[in-house]
Amino acid sequence: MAHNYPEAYHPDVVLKSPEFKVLDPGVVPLRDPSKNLAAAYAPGANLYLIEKPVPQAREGEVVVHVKATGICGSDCHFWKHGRIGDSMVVRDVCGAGHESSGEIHEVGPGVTGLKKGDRVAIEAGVPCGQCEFCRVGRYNACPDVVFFSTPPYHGTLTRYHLHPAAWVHPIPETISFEEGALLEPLCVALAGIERADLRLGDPLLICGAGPIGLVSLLAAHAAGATPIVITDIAQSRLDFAKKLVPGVKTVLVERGVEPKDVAAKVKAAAGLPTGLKLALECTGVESSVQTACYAGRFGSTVFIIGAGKDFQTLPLMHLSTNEIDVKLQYRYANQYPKAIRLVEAGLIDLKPLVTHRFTLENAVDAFETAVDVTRGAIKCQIHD
Ligand SMILES: NC(=O)c1ccc[n+]([C@@H]2O[C@H](COP(=O)([O-])OP(=O)(O)OC[C@H]3O[C@@H](n4cnc5c(N)ncnc54)[C@H](O)[C@@H]3O)[C@@H](O)[C@H]2O)c1
Ligand SMILES: OC[C@H](O)C(O)[C@@H](O)CO
Ligand SMILES: [Zn+2]
Ligand SMILES: [Zn+2]
Repeated sequence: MAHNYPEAYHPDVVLKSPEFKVLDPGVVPLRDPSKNLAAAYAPGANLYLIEKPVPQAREGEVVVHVKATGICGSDCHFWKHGRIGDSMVVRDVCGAGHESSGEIHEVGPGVTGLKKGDRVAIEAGVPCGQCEFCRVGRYNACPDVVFFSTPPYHGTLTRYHLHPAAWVHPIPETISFEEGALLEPLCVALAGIERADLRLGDPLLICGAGPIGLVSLLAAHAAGATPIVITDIAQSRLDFAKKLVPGVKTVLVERGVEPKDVAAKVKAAAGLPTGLKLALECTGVESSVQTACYAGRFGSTVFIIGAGKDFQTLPLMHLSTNEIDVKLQYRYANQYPKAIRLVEAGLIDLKPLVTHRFTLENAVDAFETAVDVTRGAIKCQIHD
């Protein structure tokens, strides 16, 4: 591995075997809330909260006192199922969190441009910087990336987090720690909009009004997409989308309605019988991906951000006879500076997305809330 993280940050390589040791499903009781706490978890088990010593900043590193961490659907997925693709939870790991911001607690030797007390957003994916992908700037493809919270790497849901100084981004006083943590999902959306080549005035469909769909809505609205249609299976989420961007058109996806018929509703809502220019698919659900395929006009693009089943069925001949391009995304690269500029300029207001707030000491409740749709959370954040 190209990184020399101390053992506490760089545990054993994840075993690739399909079996993984089911760890003791007990919850390690909190011992000393004043110490550096980290949330660890295991497949299908409860959240573990264990103490970690406050790390020391080494050459080129900073220690961040983490002030806000958002819970992502992927964190919940690792917590409940213990794996995403080949990444598996095989041992106690302080695993959650990759949406974090905080304050510089300590600056290591050789670090310039940062000092104790500076406010920063943490870019959770730390690439090697040497491989062919890093050299061309497409570092989200780095095979050696340390993406904090993707096993085997600990997450940023902790009180003090050790990070390379090159991968924290200063945020101004005008950007709160809550917004700083939300920059991460915004980077996902910005990377999608950039690679999907969204243009001013493009008619756009967004599938799914979860946090990713909603930041995509905010970003696409700021980019001048119109009309925008957003779908979801939960009316409450569509109502939330309407509050964020009142002009958005919403389509409720009802059980048993065929993707083609949902697409017809999308086109009608947009007032565009021939279809829309772009779909940002933010659910990963097969039927929703199919809807995105049918909602586009000749020459449109389906851009899939959502993560779902490994194998899915798409209407290939429909795509073929309509020259519809399908593109997919894996994380992001080079998006944080742009995200900070957009939020600082007031072009994107992330604040309404945080609906539930917790402390590290009740991090378990945060996860329980994030996975329980009846509690109406959009983004749960854990603050310190
Ligand atoms: N590509 C990437 O790098 C990347 C990064 C972050 C998240 N993701 C993925 O993006 C997806 C969205 O993330 P999120 O945090 O918003 O998840 P989420 O689960 O909070 O939101 C998904 C939304 O889709 C809705 N939905 C479910 N089935 C639907 C259907 N058939 N039609 C319309 N809406 C439907 C749900 O009600 C929910 O509101 C997830 O799959 C996540 O893993 C991908
Ligand atoms: O926001 C980043 C995504 O949630 C992660 O890449 C996840 O999908 C795997 O760790
Ligand atoms: Zn995420
Ligand atoms: Zn690399």
